Amino acid sequence: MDALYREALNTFGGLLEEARASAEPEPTAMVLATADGKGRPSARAVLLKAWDERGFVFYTNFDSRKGRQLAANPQAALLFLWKQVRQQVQVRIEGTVEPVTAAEADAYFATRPRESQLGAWASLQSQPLDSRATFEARYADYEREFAGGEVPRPPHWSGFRVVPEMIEFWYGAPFRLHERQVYARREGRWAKRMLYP
Ligand SMILES: Cc1cc2nc3c(=O)[nH]c(=O)nc-3n(C[C@H](O)[C@H](O)[C@H](O)COP(=O)(O)O)c2cc1C
Ligand SMILES: Cc1ncc(COP(=O)(O)O)c(CN)c1O
Repeated sequence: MDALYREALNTFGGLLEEARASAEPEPTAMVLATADGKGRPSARAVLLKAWDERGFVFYTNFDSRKGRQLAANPQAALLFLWKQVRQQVQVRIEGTVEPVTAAEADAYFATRPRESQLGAWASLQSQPLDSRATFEARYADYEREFAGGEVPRPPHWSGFRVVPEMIEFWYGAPFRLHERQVYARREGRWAKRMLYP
């Protein structure tokens, strides 16, 4: 693996550990930005569930707004804002998106609490919902359907892996004299440079 990419991943891993050890309430929470086929952006929080040299993985409903956007336009940006680490740290990751394999999604789904597994069946994520009772009735239906057995992974629920082309580490400093270290891949090679804050 490219030495600079390895350095960026090591830096990310170190900062994530610092965030876990800090008072940060949701160290793995990240903002995911996507855009539709016309380039109109949208953003929402998701949780980082796996990461390694292949990229950064989150799980979701593929029929959701983000799922449809990523099907039409498989590019994404991720943002971690760790306010409790050092003097605030922001990590920005941009790249292309690919679905994880069915085997990887199955393995992760199997580790989820049963209630979350049933929720993945019950939620028609991002579709209009007329009442809370409708959602609760759907949940109860799936509880009955899968009673006494394992809950299989819904076909519309899986993971996306963001394959990074850019990783920026932003370190807060007094008087807005922050530090920005950017790693970017161009024509297969990683380069590192600083940006003015
Ligand atoms: C801290 C936090 C973590 C979240 N994690 C996830 C997640 O991992 N997957 C997911 O589908 N939605 C997650 N959500 C809900 C999303 O923010 C969002 O409401 C939902 O996925 C629908 O987004 P969409 O309509 O743009 O597809 C999370 C919300 C918060 C506040
Ligand atoms: C709809 C949805 N899916 C997935 C997640 C990921 O979190 P968890 O793995 O803890 O369920 C969240 C977190 N709030 C969520 O709201």
